[in-house]
Amino acid sequence: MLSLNNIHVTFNAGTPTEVRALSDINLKIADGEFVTVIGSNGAGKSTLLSVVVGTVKPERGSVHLDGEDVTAWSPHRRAMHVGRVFQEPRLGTCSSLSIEENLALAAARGKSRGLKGALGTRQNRKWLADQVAKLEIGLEDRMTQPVGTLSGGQRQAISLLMATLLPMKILVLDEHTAALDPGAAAKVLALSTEIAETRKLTTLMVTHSMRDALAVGHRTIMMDSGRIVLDFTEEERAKLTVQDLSSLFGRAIGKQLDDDKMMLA
Ligand SMILES: Nc1ncnc2c1ncn2[C@@H]1O[C@H](COP(=O)(O)OP(=O)(O)OP(=O)(O)O)[C@@H](O)[C@H]1O
Repeated sequence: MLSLNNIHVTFNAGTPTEVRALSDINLKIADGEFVTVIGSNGAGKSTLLSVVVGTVKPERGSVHLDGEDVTAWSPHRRAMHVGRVFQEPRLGTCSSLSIEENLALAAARGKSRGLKGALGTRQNRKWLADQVAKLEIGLEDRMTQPVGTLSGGQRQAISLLMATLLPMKILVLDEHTAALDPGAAAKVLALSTEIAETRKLTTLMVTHSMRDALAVGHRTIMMDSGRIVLDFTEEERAKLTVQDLSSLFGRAIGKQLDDDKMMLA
């Protein structure tokens, strides 16, 4: 169980540029549950993910993982349990390194051995190629090719594999298909749900697509101005259309949603 309790985050506190990014966030996510997160621009969605990953420390509140208080854990320590994929494929991978070198770095996470150690044996290399083969996008025969030469979708699939390569519990997807063309986005989204399901990962996925927010995973939360304003179970959201979701969101925040991208995506 991932549990966020009474989380408050303010950026630039006490300065003229102070921003309250999260206010009193309480969220419990069961093991293996896949939650989609949608909301207005600047609602605090990415900040919420950063609190889970540990790159943003809340000024108040706590984060618990399986009952253990991990609030003070560094992002490095949390990385043994939490994997994140960003919107921008370049952020998750190193362009000048090959596919297998990128994966070896992910495999070496938290261990003292370096890149050479992780790639060390033929057996290790074979294991990495086997993991790539499971993506079924034909990259297992191109393991020594620099990642910078791959398409955005291929690169994001490698980022996804890197984030989930080692045993871990929580997958955090931050609009990870937004920079891809529609075909690649659909493929990466399908891979994400498949990995989350087979590995029984607790997953948080931020999206700007209401359609994806309703169709993917098990539960949908909507955020506005640093708060969770709506939270739908699988059963509840099964009855909702994109139009319903937009109306309910408008009612909850007291104004009409003006983000056409969210409605149409
Ligand atoms: N490092 C930071 N320093 C100062 N302000 C920040 C920082 N990160 C986020 N903010 C502000 O906090 C608020 C929440 O930002 P956040 O990125 O979490 O929203 P979001 O819902 O992910 O937005 P979007 O959908 O536009 O990406 C915004 O007002 C943003 O400008």
